[in-house]
Amino acid sequence: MLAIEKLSVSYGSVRALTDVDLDIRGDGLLHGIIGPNGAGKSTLLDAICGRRRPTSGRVRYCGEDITRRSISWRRRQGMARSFQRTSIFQDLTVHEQLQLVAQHLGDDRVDDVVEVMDLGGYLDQKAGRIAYGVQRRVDVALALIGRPRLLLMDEPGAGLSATETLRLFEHVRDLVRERRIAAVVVEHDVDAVFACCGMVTVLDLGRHLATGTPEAIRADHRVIAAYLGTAA
Ligand SMILES: Nc1ncnc2c1ncn2[C@@H]1O[C@H](COP(=O)(O)OP(=O)(O)OP(=O)(O)O)[C@@H](O)[C@H]1O
Repeated sequence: MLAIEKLSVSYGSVRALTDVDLDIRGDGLLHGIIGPNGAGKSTLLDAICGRRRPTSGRVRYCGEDITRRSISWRRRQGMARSFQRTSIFQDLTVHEQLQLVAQHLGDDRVDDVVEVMDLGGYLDQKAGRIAYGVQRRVDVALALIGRPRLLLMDEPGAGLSATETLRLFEHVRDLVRERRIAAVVVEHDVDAVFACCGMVTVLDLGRHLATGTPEAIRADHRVIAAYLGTAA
């Protein structure tokens, strides 16, 4: 579904990613990206969704080289991204908010998203007044409208407790499995990643360190040394 080939990204003289190779399958498996601060995780999502042009290397999506394609082109081809900060409009109800995005994208199946993200009880509440954990679910729900084929999420658990993060990840894992889409999630909470992701990639200092099942990554000595420490 998605192939990253020898991808490098720089911000001026700062090298954020160097020669990263990565394959993401599109068959209902949640793919987690972890690594220390500054490892290049958000930059990788930016390069995939078109917010950041790579200095070299390629991004292939469904076999096509899309490295030079625009963000809106990628969105139309089924790529959606949610961000670290919540992007909801505080004064609209949850329903109004979902409806607004649905109209914009021409998707009339909002009920589906409401059900899978368990938002039925919040539809008439103003988005700014619901609990932060629910706001993050609304945020993921917004990215799901338009039925993306590839969902990119940047720290959906930011600001949530460990329990709330795990709950959110379980929702997303079920949805990704049910719809058999591809999904990449960047997250600092490694427990949620190991519990819910089928594959995990570790970045360190802008380089690809390892990709494998949660069990393999947990046992990988290079990952333990660079990131997980003895707590793994
Ligand atoms: N807009 C920018 N201008 C300059 N340098 C940047 C910019 N954005 C990121 N960087 C640098 O690029 C490197 C990778 O940053 P990135 O945000 O992708 O890492 P990250 O793994 O997502 O970090 P974190 O876990 O802290 O969010 C870091 O050294 C960072 O300081």
